[in-house]
Amino acid sequence: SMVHIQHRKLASQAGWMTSNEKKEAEPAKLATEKLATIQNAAANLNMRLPASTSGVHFNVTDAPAWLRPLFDDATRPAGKRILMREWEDIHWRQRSGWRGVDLIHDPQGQGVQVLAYFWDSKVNVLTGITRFGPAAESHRGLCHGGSMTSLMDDLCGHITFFHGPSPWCGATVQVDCTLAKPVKVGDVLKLSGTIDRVEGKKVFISATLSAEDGTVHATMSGLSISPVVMSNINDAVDNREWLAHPDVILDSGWLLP
Ligand SMILES: CCCCCCCC(=O)SCCNC(=O)CCNC(=O)[C@H](O)C(C)(C)COP(=O)(O)OP(=O)(O)OC[C@H]1O[C@@H](n2cnc3c(N)ncnc32)[C@H](O)[C@@H]1OP(=O)(O)O
Repeated sequence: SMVHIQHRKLASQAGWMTSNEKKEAEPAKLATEKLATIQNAAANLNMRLPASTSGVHFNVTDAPAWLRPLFDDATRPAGKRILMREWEDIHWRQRSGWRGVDLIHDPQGQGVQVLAYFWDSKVNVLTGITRFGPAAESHRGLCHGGSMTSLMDDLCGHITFFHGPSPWCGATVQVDCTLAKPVKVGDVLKLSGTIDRVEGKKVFISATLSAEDGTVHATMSGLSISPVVMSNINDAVDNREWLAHPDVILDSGWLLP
C-alpha cells in the first residue's frame, strides 16, 4: 500500500529497515551504525533514549534489583526491550488519534501497569515488569483479581503483535486465569508468557505472574486471533510495521511526525 511505501521511504532515510526488509539485509550492517542513527533520530524527536534498553518513563535504575538483569545488553536474558511510541510519547499519542490513556501502559497509571516488556523472538517468550498500584485495590491492602486478569489479556494481545508483522495485528479472545495467591498493593511482579501452539489464526498462549521468591500469583491459558482487523481507519498509524534494530524493538510510528 501507499502507507507501507511511505514507511519504507522514511525508514530508509533514517537508516532503518522495516520488518519485511529485514530478511533481505546482512546482519553485520545492523550494529553500531544503526544504534548511532536511532540515537540521533531519538534526539531529534526530543526523546530520552540514552541506552538501547531505556525507555522514556521506566529504565533499569527504576527496576528492583531482581529484575535489573532483564535490561542487560550483554546477556539480554529476556530478549529485546519493546518501545512502542504510543506508550512512550504522550504528545504523539494524542495527535495520532488515541482518546485516552492505556489501561495497562499509562506511565502515570495508579492501577496495574506493565512498566517494561521484553520479547525473545527465538523462543517466543514475552516478559513484563508489572506494578500493582493503589487504584487496583479490592480486599484491604490487596488487589482485584481483575488487575491480574487485565495483565494476562494484555500479554495475550502483545504476544501476537510481537510474533506477527506489526503492532495491533491481533486480539485477545479468551483469558482463563487461575488466581493462586493475592497480590499486595505496591507489589512489583514478573509476568512471563509464551506461545504454546498456533492453529491457523488461533494463537494459544500460557503465562505466569510470579514474585521474586518464586511465589506464583496467577497462571493463565489464553487464546488470541491473528491476524485480525480491529480498526478500519487504514492510515499510517494503523499500517505500522516493526523496525529492525539490533538492541530494541521499535514500531515504525517513531518515523511519523
Ligand atoms: C486493547 C489492547 C490492549 C493490548 C492487547 C490486548 C489485546 C486486547 O485486549 S484486544 C481487545 C479485546 N479483545 C476484543 O475486543 C476481541 C473481541 N472479539 C472480536 O472482535 C472477534 O471475536 C474477532 C474479530 C477477534 C474474531 O476474529 P475473526 O477473524 O472474525 O475470527 P473468526 O474467523 O471468527 O475465528 C477465527 C478462529 O478463532 C476462533 N475464535 C474466535 N473467537 C473465539 C473465542 N472467543 N473463543 C474461542 N475461539 C474463538 C474461531 O472459532 C475460529 O476458529 P477456527 O479457525 O478453528 O474455525
